[in-house]
Amino acid sequence: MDVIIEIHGEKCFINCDGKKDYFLCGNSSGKVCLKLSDILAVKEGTPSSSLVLHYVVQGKGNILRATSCVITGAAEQRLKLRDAVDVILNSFNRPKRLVVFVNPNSGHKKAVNIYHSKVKPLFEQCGILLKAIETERPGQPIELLEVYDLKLMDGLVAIGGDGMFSECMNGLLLRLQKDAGVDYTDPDASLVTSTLPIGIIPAGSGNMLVQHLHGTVDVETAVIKIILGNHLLANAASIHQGRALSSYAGLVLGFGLCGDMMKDCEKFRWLGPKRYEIVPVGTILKRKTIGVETAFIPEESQKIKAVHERHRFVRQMSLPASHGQYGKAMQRLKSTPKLANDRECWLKETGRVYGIDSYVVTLKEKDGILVPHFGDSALHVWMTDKCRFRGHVNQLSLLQQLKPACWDFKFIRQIRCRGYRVRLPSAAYYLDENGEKKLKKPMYINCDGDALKIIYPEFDVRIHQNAVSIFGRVAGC
Ligand SMILES: Nc1ncnc2c1ncn2[C@@H]1O[C@H](COP(=O)(O)OP(=O)(O)OP(=O)(O)O)[C@@H](O)[C@H]1O
Repeated sequence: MDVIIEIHGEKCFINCDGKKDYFLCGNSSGKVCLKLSDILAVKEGTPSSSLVLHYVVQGKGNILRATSCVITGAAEQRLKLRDAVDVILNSFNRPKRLVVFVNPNSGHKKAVNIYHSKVKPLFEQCGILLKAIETERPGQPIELLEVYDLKLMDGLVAIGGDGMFSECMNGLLLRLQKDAGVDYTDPDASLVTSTLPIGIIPAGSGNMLVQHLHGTVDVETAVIKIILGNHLLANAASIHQGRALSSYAGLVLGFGLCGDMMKDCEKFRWLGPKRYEIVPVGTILKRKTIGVETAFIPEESQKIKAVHERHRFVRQMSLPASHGQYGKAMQRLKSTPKLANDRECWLKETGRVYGIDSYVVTLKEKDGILVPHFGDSALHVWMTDKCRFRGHVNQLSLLQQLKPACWDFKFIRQIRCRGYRVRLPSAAYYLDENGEKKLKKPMYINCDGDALKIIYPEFDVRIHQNAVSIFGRVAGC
């Protein structure tokens, strides 16, 4: 079916029979292809004898831009085109209703302004209904999601930083576990996982997750990715202490030095994003080792290698995913590793370390640089042993620059695992009124950019593969 219309005054034939995945527009200066999947919306123009076609164009690098063209022509032709576009857009699985959590305190405190100036207009142009909630305090998304009617929603959006995404993810995962009666206080429980996607629009200080997802922290690109509706499955890691769940992390868990850095950065929040450049220098200057006993759940039970050299990489067993239904928002994932109970298989390591860091979104080498890998079958964990100050700074700066050589140091021990337990045998503790051991001085974990308190002398981390769905696609995919 060809529709004859005019685009910016030039006569065009638009092929829009929906059988191809593009619009072929022909005019006197040649043919133009517009991918159907790049169309955002078609609207009545002003005057009403025209239509406006909104679509996505690729900018420099990984940036996307929304642009439009005015279409004129006979009313009958315009109607045909509009109907064709509507049919095409309805055939895509794009979100129509979103809950948006806006953190006014993120980064440069511009999230509310970003919402009104860039996010809302673009979503509304594409006919997406929004329920916007400006948060008033930490933890509010978790409280609200506990009771929110999720059946009416096609996704959640966090406007803020990594911490804000993490709160939405925690809220959603906790809600699903509570509704399904999962004992989420058990580190080895099978989690009900979410198919309700979460989007993130960068307004925070670090914005690492958005950078991983889109290869840019451009706001308009992040909004467009949500409108287009593609999503990927990503892992979550749980952290338990004192027989309770402390948090889920979607990005990173850094115990020891990284936790202290985050704790120190929190004290200087008034510095805004600059705090991440200045404060860690002070933290690393006062670095100290911690005595740990660790036990890692290997990636594959049968393939544990007794590798005794310091550079080791133990592989992980993949998690079988199965499907059940819980409303629209969830599927069942049998994430309980049988191995978790088979303590014989756990790989034990002891020593004094500056930190134990885990990447939930793992990094893999591609063309000389580390690139993010969502939904990996294992956690990538590394422990930093006692080392010279210079070497340590060198290693951390290579990591910051995403250089693959960042782990090639004698003082780094790497492990791929499904989870691990950390004991702090030399930390001073007291017995509380229930006879439980508690640390006299709390320690900290960098949990997705927030400082999470460790108050027990033992904690557990587990991976939950493909536990969450995130709007967007990794840059270049
Ligand atoms: N209204 C609020 N006032 C104070 N804190 C809030 C509010 N709403 C949310 N928070 C808390 O702020 C924390 C940090 O927010 P967020 O991650 O959005 O920004 P950021 O720390 O500047 O960025 P990044 O995490 O990327 O470094 C969240 O984990 C959340 O607990």
